[in-house]
Amino acid sequence: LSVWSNVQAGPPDAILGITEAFKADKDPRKINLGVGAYRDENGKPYILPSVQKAEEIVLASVPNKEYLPITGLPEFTRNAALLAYGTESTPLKEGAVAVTQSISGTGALRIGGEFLARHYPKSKDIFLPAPTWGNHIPLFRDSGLNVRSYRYFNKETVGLDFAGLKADLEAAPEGAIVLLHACAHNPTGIDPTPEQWAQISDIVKEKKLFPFFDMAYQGFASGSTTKDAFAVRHFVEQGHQVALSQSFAKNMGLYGERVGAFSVTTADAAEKARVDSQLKIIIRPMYSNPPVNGARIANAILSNADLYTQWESEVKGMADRIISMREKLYNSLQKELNTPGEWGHIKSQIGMFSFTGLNPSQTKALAEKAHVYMTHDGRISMAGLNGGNIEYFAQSVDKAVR
Ligand SMILES: Cc1ncc(COP(=O)(O)O)c(CN[C@](O)(C(=O)O)[C@@H](O)C(=O)O)c1O
Repeated sequence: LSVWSNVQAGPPDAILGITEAFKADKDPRKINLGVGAYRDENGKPYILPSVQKAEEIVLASVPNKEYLPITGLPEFTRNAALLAYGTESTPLKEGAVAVTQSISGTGALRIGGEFLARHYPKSKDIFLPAPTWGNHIPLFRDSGLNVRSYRYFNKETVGLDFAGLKADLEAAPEGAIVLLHACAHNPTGIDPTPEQWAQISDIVKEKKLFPFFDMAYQGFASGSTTKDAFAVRHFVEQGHQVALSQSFAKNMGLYGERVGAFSVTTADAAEKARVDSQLKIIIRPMYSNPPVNGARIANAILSNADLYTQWESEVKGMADRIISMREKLYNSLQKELNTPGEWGHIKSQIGMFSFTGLNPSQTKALAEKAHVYMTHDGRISMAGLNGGNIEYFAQSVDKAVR
């Protein structure tokens, strides 16, 4: 009898499993709207020209292959924190932000979960928005935190359930951790307005909650890295101590290079040094030190003014293409096809995804009959749409809802 005879077959990942099903489909009309990965107007993966140039610069320097420090490439982590917190950030100026490189956003969230589970004194409860990125749930549970949720999405209005959000945060136990999507909420594409963020900040302060920001789309949501960092910077200006996970998968297209950072704001440089030492104690037995190539590429962009400017315009280009797809899809459904239902949310939502409101039986029919793949909860990656497939997609949705 094999030692593994008791191993059960687990379910495919709710998001990455969609891509597997898409790959297995041989129909030429197939469309993959599952994984949140940018595609250009021809449906192809996109290597940002600024990233290509940065990679050439890195290669030209013939860098060695030595280990990085446990917390990664120091100039990368310094520049990643600057991108997120901004040049005016007080804790940053005081050298009080502890930052470590991570295995992209997922790795940053996991380091954060482990760090909070060991060192955050007030609670083991982490409140996630309902719905949230599916991977948040097992990730924080595996970190040793108690996963709970706060209302976020209103099905009726297909909008933010702000009253429910406030009520749940006000009812949360004092000192609980609250995970906040900094911009481009996944899967709903619905973000609080600046005024709503200000109210959330007040509740977090009043209830002494601990804000943990997940910023996986900075620059990719609105096209402006400054605008997309508003919530993080507002909370820091309001005096909150925050934790932050950053991903460069989408905004630099560095998906498979796994480039990210985790940071916390501390009281001062001495406390930051103690936090750094505990981050290293978590990371060393986890993966020892991070991959070097992606961090060098990201840093080549963040540390070179011309390349940074070029990169920002390319991120805006990606954001703009997605926004134009939102307009086109809305017009096809609402005006040309007159598809039953309300579709305004496709235009008002922001970032990579649109939460269509299609139910699981409709998403199943779309996959089986129309070869259109999206997550069971009706989330579509807008980046998977382009001039060549958007009409077919709209017609397929129209059929599915009639
Ligand atoms: C809110 C959020 N946070 C963190 C991550 C982690 O990203 P990475 O580890 O690659 O930096 C994602 C990616 N989520 C997806 O875009 C998605 O929801 O399709 C996809 O990349 C994924 O891994 O699921 C995300 O949407």
